[in-house]
Amino acid sequence: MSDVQTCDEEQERRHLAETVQRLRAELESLDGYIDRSARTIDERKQHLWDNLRDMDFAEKANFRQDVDNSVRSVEHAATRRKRVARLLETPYFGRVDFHPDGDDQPGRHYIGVHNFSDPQTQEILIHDWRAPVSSLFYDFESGQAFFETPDGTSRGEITGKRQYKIQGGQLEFMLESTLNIGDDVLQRELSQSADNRMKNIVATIQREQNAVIRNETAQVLILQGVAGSGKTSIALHRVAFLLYRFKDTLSSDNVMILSPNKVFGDYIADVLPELGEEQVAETDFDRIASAFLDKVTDYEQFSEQVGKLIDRVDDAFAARIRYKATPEFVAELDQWITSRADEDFSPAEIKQKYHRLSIDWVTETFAEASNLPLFTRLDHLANRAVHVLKQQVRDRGGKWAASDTSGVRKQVRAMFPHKDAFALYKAFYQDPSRRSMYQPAGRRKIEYADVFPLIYTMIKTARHDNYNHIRHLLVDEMQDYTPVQYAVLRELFSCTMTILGDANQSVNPFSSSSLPIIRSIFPEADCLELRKSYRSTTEITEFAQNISRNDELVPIERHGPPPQVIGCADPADQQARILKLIEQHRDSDQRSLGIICKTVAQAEALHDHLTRAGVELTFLDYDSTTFASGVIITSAHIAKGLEFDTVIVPQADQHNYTSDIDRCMLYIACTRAMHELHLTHDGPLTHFLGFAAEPEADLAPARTGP
Ligand SMILES: Nc1ncnc2c1ncn2[C@@H]1O[C@H](COP(=O)(O)OP(=O)(O)OP(=O)(O)O)[C@@H](O)[C@H]1O
Repeated sequence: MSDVQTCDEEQERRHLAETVQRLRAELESLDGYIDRSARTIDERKQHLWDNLRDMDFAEKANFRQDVDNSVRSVEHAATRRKRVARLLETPYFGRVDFHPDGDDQPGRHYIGVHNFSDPQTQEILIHDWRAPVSSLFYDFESGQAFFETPDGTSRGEITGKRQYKIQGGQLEFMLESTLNIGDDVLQRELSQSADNRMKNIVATIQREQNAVIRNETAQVLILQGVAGSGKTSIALHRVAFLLYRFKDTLSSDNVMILSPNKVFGDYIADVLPELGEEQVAETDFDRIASAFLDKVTDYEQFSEQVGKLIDRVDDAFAARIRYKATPEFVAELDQWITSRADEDFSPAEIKQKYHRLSIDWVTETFAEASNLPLFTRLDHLANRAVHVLKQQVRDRGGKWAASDTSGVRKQVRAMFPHKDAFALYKAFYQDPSRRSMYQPAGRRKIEYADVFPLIYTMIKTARHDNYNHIRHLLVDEMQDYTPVQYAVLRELFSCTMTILGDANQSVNPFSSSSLPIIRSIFPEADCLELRKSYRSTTEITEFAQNISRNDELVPIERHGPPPQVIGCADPADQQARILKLIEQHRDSDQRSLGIICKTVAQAEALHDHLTRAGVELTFLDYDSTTFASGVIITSAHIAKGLEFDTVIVPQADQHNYTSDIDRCMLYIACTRAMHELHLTHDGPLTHFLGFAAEPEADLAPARTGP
């Protein structure tokens, strides 16, 4: 190390020590304030309680207001305390020296997860990574640069840039990063073993990722990214950015994540709190379906549909799914629903208690509410009719009973042949050209492919509560949703959206949406792509590329052992090999191991066997709600979005992995591995791994590939 570097490092250590000291002082001051305020609040509450009887209304109200203000101020201090405590652990991770044009000298800007200013001087000691000036750190190397401020663009020159690894307030290392932004630190981060949950990547966000995070203008932002490109991480950082940037109008209560399942929701749950933001609400399509359909009909779950397709592809079943998975289907259904009012409504005279409302009155009243959804419109007609007739009866001294109201309602409903949205939806298939496209899944049970078309029909024909309070919606795994699901989202959420996914990772080839389809649904959207894959070693990425090639993908250069394809003599041998791999993993430095089977049933059977053999592991199925650390066994579908240090893919044989959907599952399973990948099989190896096979040795003890 040169003298200059040593001297620099000493300076940096001193700077860090000073910063830590100031943070500690602030923490103590906040602790003192919180304690004192809490005592005062208690005393005031006691005083209020003791003197309640002697106080008049205004005094009580003033007193309560005072207490409320103090409570709010303590809450504010507690939030600040949390942030300062977080900064004490790692005050900053980067520094950028920027010399604005026209200034005498450059300013040094340290960048961390939060802002921190000296309470006395108000000097900014640490800039939040989302602050405008911090974009210099992510977007530029040395030389000319600029950033946007509320007063316009600030131009100048970056004269230096550094990255730090600080843990427990101690400097572990620092790097000049003027030339190769983040490469060293990024490599170190990526080669670490996985904690049990997703972590923040704020110190190593890459330029193309930063463009996604900081896009402020898109109403809808579609992010297509290859497996492991950081889509989910970036989308969560984007939410944190938007919460910071629009803090006056957007709070965590106004943001919702639509995630593929509950385990995934739990897996990502730490990221926003780590970034100093509150957790945001989460939902998934199952919950939306349940809210609409639980009182209407039984229905298949998405997992059941995927399960059926994995077991055996029935052509008629696949044709029904395909038909309902196109934008044309949504247009056809929409058009059909819209024309029902004109084609199926037959106005008739309404009679009750010797009073009548003419056909003309009915026609006019129905027409005047043409902006309402169909069933709401019929209700409007019935309400108006009840109102007018009741008035007439009462004017003549008569009495109006509840049975009269229901009599009128019945007559109005009789003017329209479909009793509710479900009946209407089924009527859509009475057209001979569509008859074969509707098939109940059982007695009063509909197929999954009908779930969202039915919900769409319900939304289009009657008023429903929607998510008006949500101002930003994040949709993950976009490729797994059909156009009609997007149509439902459009009706329910009138807010900005970030939609992300990977067309290569669909779990259902019959109903997945390609990027052009999603783009056609959101023509106003900004579309961005992430092509660099960060998760896996180069060897694992290349192996997965051979299963399902994506020419867009650029692997990051990080090396590890080649994936291992292990041929076994029989099922017992295969189980013994898997046990051995688990043992090997236990003795290694790695933390997480995912055993990823093709189906939940296969995972369950292997789980039972491994548990009997004394292995401690967690089985995740569709009902699981929490992600666990250590060894996990699950299916490829559930493992979507998750990652593990090591992955074992059992039963990689030709019998198990044959169809297109199987290829998707195998691809998803392999791309979950960060550092090591092992595949086991007895019987002939699946042809999807043909590139890794050695011709003569199907039952050979162990092979490596590719
Ligand atoms: N800039 C970065 N710095 C450090 N790690 C990164 C960066 N970008 C991505 N990663 C890491 O790459 C891995 C994959 O990220 P993430 O799960 O967000 O990707 P994804 O595109 O959603 O993956 P998939 O679609 O395959 O589930 C994570 O371990 C993440 O921390």
